[in-house]
Amino acid sequence: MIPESLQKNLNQCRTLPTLPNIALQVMQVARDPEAGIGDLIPILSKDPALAAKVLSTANSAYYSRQRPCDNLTQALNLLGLDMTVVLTLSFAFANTLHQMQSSALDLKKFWKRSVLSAMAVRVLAKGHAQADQLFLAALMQDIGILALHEIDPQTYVQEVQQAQTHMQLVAAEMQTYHCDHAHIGAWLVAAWKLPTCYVDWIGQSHAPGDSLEAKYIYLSGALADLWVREDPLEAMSEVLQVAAESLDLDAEAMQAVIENVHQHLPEAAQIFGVNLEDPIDMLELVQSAKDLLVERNLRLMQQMAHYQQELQQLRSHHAELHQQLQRDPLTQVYNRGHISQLLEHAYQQAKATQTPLTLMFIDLDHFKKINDTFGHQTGDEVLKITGQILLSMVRKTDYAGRYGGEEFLVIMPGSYADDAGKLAQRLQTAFAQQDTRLAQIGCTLENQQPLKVTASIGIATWEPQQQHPMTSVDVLVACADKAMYQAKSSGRNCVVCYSNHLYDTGH
Ligand SMILES: Nc1nc2c(ncn2[C@@H]2O[C@H](COP(=O)(O)OP(=O)(O)OP(=O)(O)O)[C@@H](O)[C@H]2O)c(=O)[nH]1
Repeated sequence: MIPESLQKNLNQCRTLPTLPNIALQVMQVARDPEAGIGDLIPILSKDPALAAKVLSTANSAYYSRQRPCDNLTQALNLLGLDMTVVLTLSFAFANTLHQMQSSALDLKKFWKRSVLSAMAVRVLAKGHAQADQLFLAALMQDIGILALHEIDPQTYVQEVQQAQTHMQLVAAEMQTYHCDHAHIGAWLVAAWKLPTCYVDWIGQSHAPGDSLEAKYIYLSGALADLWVREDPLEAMSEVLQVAAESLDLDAEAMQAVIENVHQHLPEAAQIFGVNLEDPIDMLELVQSAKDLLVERNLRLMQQMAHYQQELQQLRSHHAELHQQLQRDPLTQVYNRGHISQLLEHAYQQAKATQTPLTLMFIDLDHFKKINDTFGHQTGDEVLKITGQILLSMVRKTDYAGRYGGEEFLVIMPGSYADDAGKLAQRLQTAFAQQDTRLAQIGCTLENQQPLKVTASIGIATWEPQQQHPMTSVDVLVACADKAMYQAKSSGRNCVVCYSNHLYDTGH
């Protein structure tokens, strides 16, 4: 997780924050399964300042009860072993911080965020079996900032100065060091030999994943930022968002958490020696942030609707383009590329399902003459009408396409030549009836007779157990083509089936 070169610097740095001796002794007691509260008393008694802090914590509103504790034994019994260890380490950690000096890092702000995070996690994780340990983890969650500052002060201070928010700082760290202060903090508490829960929670505090405890730590930091950041409204809307997304806590629940933290500010300030005044009216801030979120959601919904509309337009445009790619622009039937693909597919399907496949090859007669007599535009008009006739007459399961200039194909999956022959005759009738439409655009012969459009049609069928099987699509096309040529040489305007059975249309 931590790059090797950075790891080396950390190992060699002699000025990293350390835990004082007393904290190490307390940790030793905590690790001993036989040890009890009684073993802590002689250790704490050696440090009167620490003992006084533990006593005043036991007497604080957090632990308020009828009679105040007058001595350490009572206090420790009230707090319990875990919390006493946590408090001792917290105060030891505070001492470590107070002894550190930095002209560039705002240590007061750092400590304020730590204490507020710890206070916040205490409310958030109330009732959690490891609530005490979470308190200490929240307090120490940013310790990696101090470590990074120790090993690379100049660059790091620049990063800190440029970042407006905690997560911006994390992003800048990732860019510069390929890890963030949560990873460094986890490494440091592991070096202090603190239990692995601290290593895990602190390490994941910026990307909690599924860890509920890491989510508490992450949210506690965001909550602490309400008192630390210069844009509290923005910070509040981030808190509400993080709370909803990670812990499913709504604005009302967060309002209660903030109120609770707010209530305990004076005594936490006293115990941890830090100024914790409310910079602004926090409760009013929650309301404003809720309004802001509603407004944002509305804007987001509008944006979504807009994107949805754009997506719809893009989809239909795409479908249109797709159609255009498949269609012949003049006749609107499938173009050669696509009809060839469809034919290949239909041929494979026919073979796979052992069902017949019939192909019709249509070639308009004397088309050159139409062009020469009436001009290309009229020729185009005839092709257009031919396309319309094909599209209106072939079944939905059949496909019509333009194979060349005045050549068309109709693919008829599942049909035998007989069915195709009937369709071919109907098509010829329809082609011949083009004359009225052509007369409307002035296409009449010199003797004022209407121009008759006819076609020669060849039909070939692939079918299972054929005597001479058509072994490929190309063979099938060649057979239909051959039949069509036979129709041409038989005088045009007729249909020929490849099996040589001729459908005479009585031209
Ligand atoms: N107007 C127009 N003419 C085209 C188009 N594509 C091909 N042609 C013409 O179609 C004509 C086809 O002529 P031929 O191959 O000799 O066939 P035909 O005149 O129909 O004679 P038969 O097939 O023997 O009945 C040529 O003159 C081509 O220029 C097109 O898109 N529009």
